[in-house]
Amino acid sequence: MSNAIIQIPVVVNEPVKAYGAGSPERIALQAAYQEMYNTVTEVPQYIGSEEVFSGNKMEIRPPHDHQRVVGYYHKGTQEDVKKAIAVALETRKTWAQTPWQTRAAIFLKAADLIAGPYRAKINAATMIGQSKNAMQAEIDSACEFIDFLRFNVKFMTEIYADQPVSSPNVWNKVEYRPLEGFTFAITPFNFTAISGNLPSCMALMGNVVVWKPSDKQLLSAKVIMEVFKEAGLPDGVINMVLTGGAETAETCISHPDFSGLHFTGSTQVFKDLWKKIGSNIDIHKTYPRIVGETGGKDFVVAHQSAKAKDVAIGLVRGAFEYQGQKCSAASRAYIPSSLWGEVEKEMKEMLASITVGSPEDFTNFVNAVIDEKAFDKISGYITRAKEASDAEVIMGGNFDKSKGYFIDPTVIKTTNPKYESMVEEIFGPVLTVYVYEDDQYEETLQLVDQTSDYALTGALYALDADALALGYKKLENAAGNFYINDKPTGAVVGQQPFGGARASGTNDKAGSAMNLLRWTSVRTVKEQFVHPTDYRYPFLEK
Ligand SMILES: NC(=O)C1=CN([C@@H]2O[C@H](COP(=O)(O)OP(=O)(O)OC[C@H]3O[C@@H](n4cnc5c(N)ncnc54)[C@H](O)[C@@H]3O)[C@@H](O)[C@H]2O)C=CC1
Ligand SMILES: N[C@@H](CCC(=O)O)C(=O)O
Repeated sequence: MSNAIIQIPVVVNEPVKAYGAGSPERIALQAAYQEMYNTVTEVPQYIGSEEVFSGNKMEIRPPHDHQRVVGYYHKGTQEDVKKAIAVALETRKTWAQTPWQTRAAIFLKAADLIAGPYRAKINAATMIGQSKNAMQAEIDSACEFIDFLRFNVKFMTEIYADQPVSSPNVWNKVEYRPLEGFTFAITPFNFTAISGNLPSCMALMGNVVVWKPSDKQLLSAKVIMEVFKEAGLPDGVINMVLTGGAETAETCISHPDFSGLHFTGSTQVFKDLWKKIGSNIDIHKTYPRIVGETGGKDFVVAHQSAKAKDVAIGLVRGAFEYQGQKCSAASRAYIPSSLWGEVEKEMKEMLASITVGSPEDFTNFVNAVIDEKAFDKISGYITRAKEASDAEVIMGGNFDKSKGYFIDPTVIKTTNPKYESMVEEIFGPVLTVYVYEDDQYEETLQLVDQTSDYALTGALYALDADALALGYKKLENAAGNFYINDKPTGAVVGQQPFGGARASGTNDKAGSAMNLLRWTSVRTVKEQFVHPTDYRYPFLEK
């Protein structure tokens, strides 16, 4: 490399495009949508330099139009996973030695490709494959993904710049080596940005990766691999396998060179993976790093001093954007009785204006949930609430899977603060409200803290400073991302590092240096310049 202490370009958050009627971005996105919707996309595995079309073809259908086949993915086998591990380990010999500037340039270029020529394509893939409207696709597969790629480069250089002091005659250094062996990324369906970030941030730090995406996200996963290839990522650094989760985990985790798991998905799957890693610990050459961001049961608490309209907007956007399929989605609300009448009225008015349908129609705020299994699970909560003695469905409540997996934004009101939909993650457009007496604010904060096993996001609405201070303190451990007078969703890379504790994950904060540090193994080097001339301490001299 050149003789220079290279500075990276200044990094800022990618501006969100508006997609207003007639705007160039809307025209480009509609064209990309139509092209992808009317083409049959084939998604191969990417193993080393090979695009593996196994011939074992599995259908890809849009959640909002499940009778239409828009593509196939080529399912792989455990032999493919073993091959991916072998290729990754071979590639490590060169990639781990690749200068950081070269690695940075690849991922900065990937960010610029998504911001420019691939923006419409990756957003269209996310809209079709994951049923997101244009705005939800834009903030995810374009902006958040671009931000991850660019900010990770900044965080990497900040980590590398962190060096120890040196006393006279000595030069101390630390170097941030990639982990020895290969790393393993398992990603969820709901965010294209997360599925791109998990493998790429490990690769940026010099690691080689086996990546298993969700089979519900493969249209956009293919675009991610196309972008990485065009950006110059060497073959074999990130190997995408299209195989079953449990078997792939078994193959990777039971390999002696397995060095780290980067997981985002549901809590039970993560707990099972952790156990699997523990039971293989005697064969691993190094203690594997384990990072997992998992489920949530995210709360909104309002104090009587809050503004009803602020709370209502926070609830509607927090609970129903992307059909509530965000780990951060508001799904339980605690509203004081004096405020509830107005909040309810405002919410009813807003929900009356929401339409549910295909993302192809830009006027639809709510689209389909991801698949039939999710549809049946979510609608089960609604059906049970309709029949419960301690809960009622007060808004929405309709669902229909004849064309797509559509569920109306639904609000359940309960008199039981431990009612099932106040406690369990539903991962759909269902919000449950518990109305408390105004003078029970402090007791309600206690309830919020103790109702669920999760601790991912939460929001507190209050204008009274003492009420805010009390909530701030009492809810200290109830959320890894805590919002004051704002909805609990929409964390921005570089601004609100994201993650939760308790059952919600290891809280290693995606979109921060804290996460990247986990993918390094530090070597400390001390170099002595002037050597001692005698082994004896001065005081031993006669
Ligand atoms: N805390 C966070 O930052 C985030 C958490 N999530 C959580 O993810 C979940 C929704 O995503 P899904 O894709 O439905 O989650 P999921 O847990 O069903 O699947 C996630 C990934 O794990 C794989 N998988 C499934 N079973 C497996 C097994 N036995 N062994 C190994 N891998 C397996 C899947 O194929 C997929 O690639 C929700 O619980 C949500 O809260 C989602 C995004 C962000
Ligand atoms: N980071 C996202 C949530 C990620 C997810 O739901 O998967 C947010 O703050 O809303």
